[in-house]
Amino acid sequence: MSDFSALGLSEWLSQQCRQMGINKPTPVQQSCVPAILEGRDCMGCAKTGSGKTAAFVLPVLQKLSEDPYGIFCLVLTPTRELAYQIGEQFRVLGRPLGLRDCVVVGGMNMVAQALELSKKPHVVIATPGRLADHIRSSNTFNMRKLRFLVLDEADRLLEQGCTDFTKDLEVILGAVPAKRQTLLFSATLTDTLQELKSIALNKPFYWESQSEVRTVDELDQRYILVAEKVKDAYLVRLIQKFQTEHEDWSIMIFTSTCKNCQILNMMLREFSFPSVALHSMMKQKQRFAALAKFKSSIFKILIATDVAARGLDIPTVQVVINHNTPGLPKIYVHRVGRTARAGRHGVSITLVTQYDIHLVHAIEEQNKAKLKEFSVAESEVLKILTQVNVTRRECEIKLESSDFDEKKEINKRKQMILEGKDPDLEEKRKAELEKIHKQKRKFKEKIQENLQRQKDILLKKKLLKKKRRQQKQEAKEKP
Ligand SMILES: Nc1ncnc2c1ncn2[C@@H]1O[C@H](COP(=O)(O)OP(=O)(O)OP(=O)(O)O)[C@@H](O)[C@H]1O
Repeated sequence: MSDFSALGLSEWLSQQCRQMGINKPTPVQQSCVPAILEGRDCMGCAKTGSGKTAAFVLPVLQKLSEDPYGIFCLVLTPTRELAYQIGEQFRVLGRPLGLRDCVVVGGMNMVAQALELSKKPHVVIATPGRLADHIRSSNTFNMRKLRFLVLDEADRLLEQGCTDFTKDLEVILGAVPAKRQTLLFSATLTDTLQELKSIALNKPFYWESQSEVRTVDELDQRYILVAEKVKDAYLVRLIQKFQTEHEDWSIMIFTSTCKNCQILNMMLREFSFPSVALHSMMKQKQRFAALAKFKSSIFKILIATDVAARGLDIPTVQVVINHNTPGLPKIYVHRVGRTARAGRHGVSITLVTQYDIHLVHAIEEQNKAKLKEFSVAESEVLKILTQVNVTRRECEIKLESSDFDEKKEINKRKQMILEGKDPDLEEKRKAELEKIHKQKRKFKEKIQENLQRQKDILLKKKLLKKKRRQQKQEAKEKP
């Protein structure tokens, strides 16, 4: 009996795993697969790249093969690229079943998706926003017989970050049966444990990797302390270094905003580096194309915002560079987790300015792992500094003269319309709110000024009293 069969999976599934080069279950699979097969809800918290996807795909396929119907399983995930990746994993492992899956994400044709949904696919993999739109606007499909609900990157789905999924999740949870198996997975579940327990109600089986350290041992975690104005020169130097020192190299660079992502990509291309960008201001087709080019190693550098920080499995990535220090330790864990996956080695290098040192301390403290300094010859950086900074400025000017900011504004307005809001009214409301905040700030400042003035007066009075007392004392003591 193979290791996978010993977990309770059929021989055909073990065979599929072997064909994928997966021979031995990882600890998260070893623990969670039997619990899920027993019918229990499950929460799995295991490090990045440890095989969490197969830990839910395999038992779902096993149960589906015993009683196949659609829609059997719904997987929710925070990003579109991740939805397609999970869909692929289901398709490969579920091939002998003739599995029919449907990926439902924003930025793609809604009518085609509605048609696919109406054909009752076995598994639906979706981002919450688009699926909730389908539920609100269509009666051509239902999930009333759903057996499995999976939340991949569950903590992200529940937190109220820049994309807030809570309203969409409410709609989705209202459309699936209460009697179901719920499976929640992430590398960073612990912070949102209580909220997650309200979704997986039936005394879920909880599994967490034993180690206190949140990152994998195979990851060499480094930092470089840099001044903001030399950051880009260090980035260019680092890439030059990897390009000359390694034959087969592949780098992911993370940055904080779409605009910076775009500028960095333009700049690196000016230096003839094979780079592509991935951020949420790009059209979905461009996003897929960029990722495909990077995955197939046609382009060796992917510059991305946090839209690519979670879940993406690209085994060739050897280096992750954080162009900005992540503000939250868990975002750091997911970003650096794009390398050193499934037992491979990898390096992460975080560019840290003097203003970010406290963030590094928080990262080290929470993730229980120390970052070591990465040494780069400063003289080499200085040689290219002017050229890099001039190139960046040129790229900034080029971008400013394009319609990038305008597009951003249009996207924002589109989003508001989709959320049923009037963009003009919202703008007015925002301006009014800003006015109120300003008045409040002024009022607060005035109160503080008054308080300070009163304090000063009291202090002065005290000092005066003291002085008088001293004078009286001195007068008494005089012969
Ligand atoms: N038992 C196994 N043995 C070897 N490789 C495996 C095994 N299970 C999965 N893998 C491979 O490990 C890689 C990482 O798996 P996966 O993407 O599921 O990680 P993850 O735990 O979901 O990571 P993240 O937290 O970053 O999303 C994939 O390429 C997958 O094919």
